[in-house]
Amino acid sequence: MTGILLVQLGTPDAPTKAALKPYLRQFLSDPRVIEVPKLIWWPILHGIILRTRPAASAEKYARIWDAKTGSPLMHYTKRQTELLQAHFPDTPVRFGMMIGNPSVEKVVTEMIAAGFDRLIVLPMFPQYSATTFASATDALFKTLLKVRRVPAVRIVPPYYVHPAYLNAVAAVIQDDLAKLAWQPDHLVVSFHGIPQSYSKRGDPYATQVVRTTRALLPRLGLPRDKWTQTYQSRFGKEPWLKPYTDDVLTALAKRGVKRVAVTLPGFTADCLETIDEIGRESREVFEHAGGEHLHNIPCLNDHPKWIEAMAAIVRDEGHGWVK
Ligand SMILES: C=CC1=C(C)c2cc3[nH]c(cc4nc(cc5[nH]c(cc1n2)c(C)c5CCC(=O)O)C(CCC(=O)O)=C4C)c(C)c3C=C
Ligand SMILES: [Fe+2]
Ligand SMILES: [Fe+2]
Repeated sequence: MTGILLVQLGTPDAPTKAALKPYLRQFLSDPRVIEVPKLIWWPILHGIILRTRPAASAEKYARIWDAKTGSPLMHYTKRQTELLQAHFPDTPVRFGMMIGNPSVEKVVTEMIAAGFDRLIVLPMFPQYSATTFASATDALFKTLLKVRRVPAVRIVPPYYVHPAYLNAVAAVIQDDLAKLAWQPDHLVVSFHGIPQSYSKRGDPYATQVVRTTRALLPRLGLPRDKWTQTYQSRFGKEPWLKPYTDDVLTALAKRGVKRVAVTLPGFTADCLETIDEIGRESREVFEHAGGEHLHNIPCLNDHPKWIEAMAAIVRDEGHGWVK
């Protein structure tokens, strides 16, 4: 029996300091995410970061937490799973989280026990970075190391220039801007960053980000001086990929640009980094520098074009395994 498994990053169980501590501990103990040697990193993580960040991050999560549906990342991952299932009536679709619950380990172990002997694994990261994509496959392989009956596995390759993905991103942007009472003077295309040193050591993320942007922009028909591609969510002191989103927003506002829209094609679902970081923190940065309106375009979420795209991407890799 074939199964489809979506692998998403994961989110804390609750927007509280108590729930953030194990979430951040797991996230920031991953050597794919933090490449600092353990002997140096461990005292910093346990002595400083895990004493201060859980409370600060819990406050941010509390702002984006929905009373009914909880974490947006969890909500949209569930929706994507349900909606993708409708495209594959004969192939069960599940999701697992790299950090927190439901863990990849739990879901894959249950799938194997239920008799799945073929898995199509879709990492929910269009651009490959070792910090995300390889961390997702690590979670899978660590689980498979422990089981007796290892299924046949196909891992969907990065889909950063897959036409269905690009068309879905363009459709989300166009549908959303059509609802606005005003039109932006400038489009900021913002991606989560990684440290520059990771790129220098061979992580292909930045190249794939640029290729996504180059393939996306012709679909939107914007002239070259009306958009800028940026990187957000810097963590720690070392330089990350540039230009930083907040620096570009400041420069645009100082240049007299009053209205911007921000699109986030590297995130397949809205989350802390899109709703609170861009929608609140970066908006404040832009307004403080003299800008008037920052519009945060939603992520791919449960847009029908994205669900169709996920189905097309899975079908490409599932040849002979799915109908
Ligand atoms: C989409 C791609 C992502 C990359 C690349 C990425 C790299 C990366 N992230 C951190 C540190 C943190 N990220 C946090 C949240 C977070 N990151 C992504 C995606 C990517 N990260 C998402 C979707 C989310 C949101 C999850 C949610 O629940 O909404 C956090 C936790 C929140 C916080 O305390 O700020 C941290 C920490 C590093 C260090 C890194 C690459 C080295
Ligand atoms: Fe992150
Ligand atoms: Fe962040």
